[in-house]
Amino acid sequence: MTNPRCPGALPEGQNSPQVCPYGLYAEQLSGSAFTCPRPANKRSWLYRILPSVKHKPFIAAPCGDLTENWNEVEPDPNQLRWLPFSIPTPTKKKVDFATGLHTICGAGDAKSRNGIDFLFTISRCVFVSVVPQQGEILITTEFGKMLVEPNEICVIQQGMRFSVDVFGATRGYILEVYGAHFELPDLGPIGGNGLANPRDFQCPVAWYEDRHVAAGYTIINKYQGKLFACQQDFSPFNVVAWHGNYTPYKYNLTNFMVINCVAFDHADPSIFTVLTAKSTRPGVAIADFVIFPPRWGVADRTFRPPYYHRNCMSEFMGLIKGHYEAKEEGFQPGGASLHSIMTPHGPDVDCFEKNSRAELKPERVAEGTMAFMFESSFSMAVTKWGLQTCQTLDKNYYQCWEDLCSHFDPSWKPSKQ
Ligand SMILES: O=C(O)Cc1cc(O)ccc1O
Ligand SMILES: [Fe+2]
Repeated sequence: MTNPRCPGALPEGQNSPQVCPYGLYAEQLSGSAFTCPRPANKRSWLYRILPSVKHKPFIAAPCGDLTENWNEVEPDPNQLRWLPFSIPTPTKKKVDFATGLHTICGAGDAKSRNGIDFLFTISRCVFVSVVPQQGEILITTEFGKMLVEPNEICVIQQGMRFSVDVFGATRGYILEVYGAHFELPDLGPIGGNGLANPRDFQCPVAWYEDRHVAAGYTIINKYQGKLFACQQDFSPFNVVAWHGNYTPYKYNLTNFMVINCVAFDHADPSIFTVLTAKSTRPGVAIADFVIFPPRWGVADRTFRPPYYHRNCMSEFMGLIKGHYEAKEEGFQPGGASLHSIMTPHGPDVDCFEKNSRAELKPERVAEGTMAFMFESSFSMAVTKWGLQTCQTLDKNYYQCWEDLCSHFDPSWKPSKQ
């Protein structure tokens, strides 16, 4: 990708010419070990006005509500639900992207590069998958710019420098994975097409600014779970051309080709996987990003909403817009829920009663809505911010199942049909 203002900026036929076109510096960004097998090998070459090595030393920066301390509070195996996380009022305080980050839960260890965390960001004015819920965000990266609107997602990979502009009250969810990259799930018998198709992923075109400011630019780096800041006197967005397969990207969730049951029974939600970050255990994800898009519900003689279950994976859910079919009330856009490993969960009492009796015609499901799930094989620790400080934990969540009553009838006989 070359910025159109500098034709020929990308060296032809080699990566490291003795002198690069336009007097640029060549810098490689490696997203995988040099020796990774070819399909997993990720790297890009950036041709920039000054290399990123030119900076003043990093010093520790305040982490705010960002943490990788998973022992702040005692474990809590209950079903957890959060009402929408509040956005600060403009008169009170303006919060930028970095200070608006709040860790809700996570597990693992940044040093051994095996772990995960779920963040919530709230703004006015990091190896992450960003799901904006309210307000579009303009992400400037070393690779170029991406405007990401609610119902779109973007992935910014390890080490990529970026800044975020917001245009008013803005809120969204972030999933950070240490030590693995998101990829499209294998399709197995589905074949060559379906779910999220590669052609719908978009990456930026090179964009640069040749700006020098004595007062300096601050680069914030998340390193071993803590924030560090350094100063430099030139814009980090100074890449005139780049090439490679290690890039940020975005995806519009409306492009997801939904596959579902057309006969009977409820398919597992893995059919709705947009992206997966695989662990080394076959078929087991560090994290899957799963959506519940608008679709047709046609299954015969079936309880159509999600089933009651207990799972060996953790399920963190968020809502971008509308409502979620298993809980028409209580689970609101900008809120969240966490059903931890083996924590029982499922439809609330209204959903169960209504759908046990409903006439099963073909009908649109989840029209105008978009719920999603971060599903992980890690057992999640909830932070102090998530359990206490945020003040939106819904203490009454368990009550949505309280009125489930027994329908057991020992004299029941199969109906003759
Ligand atoms: O718990 C949830 O609401 C998510 C979910 C949805 C579904 O359709 C089947 C299983 C499942 O965990
Ligand atoms: Fe579930």
